[in-house]
Amino acid sequence: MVALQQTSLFAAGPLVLFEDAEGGVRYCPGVLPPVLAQQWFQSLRMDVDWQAQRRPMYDRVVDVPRLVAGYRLDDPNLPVPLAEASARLRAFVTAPFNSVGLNLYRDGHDSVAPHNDKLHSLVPGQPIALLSLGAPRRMAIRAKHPPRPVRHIELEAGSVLLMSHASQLHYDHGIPKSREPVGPRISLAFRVRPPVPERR
Ligand SMILES: O=C(O)CCC(=O)C(=O)O
Ligand SMILES: [Fe+2]
Repeated sequence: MVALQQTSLFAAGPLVLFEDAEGGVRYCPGVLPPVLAQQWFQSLRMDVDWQAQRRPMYDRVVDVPRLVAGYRLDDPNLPVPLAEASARLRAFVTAPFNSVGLNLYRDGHDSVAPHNDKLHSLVPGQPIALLSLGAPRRMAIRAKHPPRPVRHIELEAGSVLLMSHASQLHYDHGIPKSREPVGPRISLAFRVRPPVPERR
C-alpha cells in the first residue's frame, strides 16, 4: 500500500472510491494551493508543445479528442512547473515517478474514453497519480466486472487522484464529454515506467 504524507492542506484525508490491497483509488483534494494550480495551468498551457493526435478506430482514423504531451522526469528540458509538481508529489506519495503524461481538455467536447492505463508500460505495484489543473471535470470510474459499479468524481484544480496498479486490472476510468459549458483543464499523469532496455 502506497504511503501518503499528511500535509496541513490535506487535513481532510483522502476519499476512498474503491479499495484494493495496493491502496485502490483515492481522491485527495487540496494538495496544491489554488494560486499555484492556477499559475502552473497558465504556464503549461502556453509553453508546452501540445500535440493533436490521430488514432485508428475500427476501419477509420479519428482525432484524439484532447491535446497531449509527455516527458520523462529526467528530461533536461522539463518545463519548470512539471519539475515542481513532481517534487510536490514526491513529498506527498512515496513512489519513484519517472514520467508525466499531459492532457489538455480545451472544452466540454474534449474527453478521454473509458480505459485502463497500459499495464506493459507501468511498473507493477506502483501507483498512477493524476494531478488536476484548471476547470474541474467529472471522471467516471467503473468496475470491469458485473454488476459494474461506477463512481463519479469531480476532479478539482489542485487535487490528486491516486490509482493503484492493481486498480487498472479491475476498473476503467474516463472523462466523458460535458454538455454543460466547461473551461479548459490540464491533467498531469505521473507514472513509474519500467527502464527501457539498453540497445547494444
Ligand atoms: O485527465 C485525466 O484526469 C485522466 C487522464 C488519463 O486517464 C490518462 O492520461 O490516461
Ligand atoms: Fe488513464
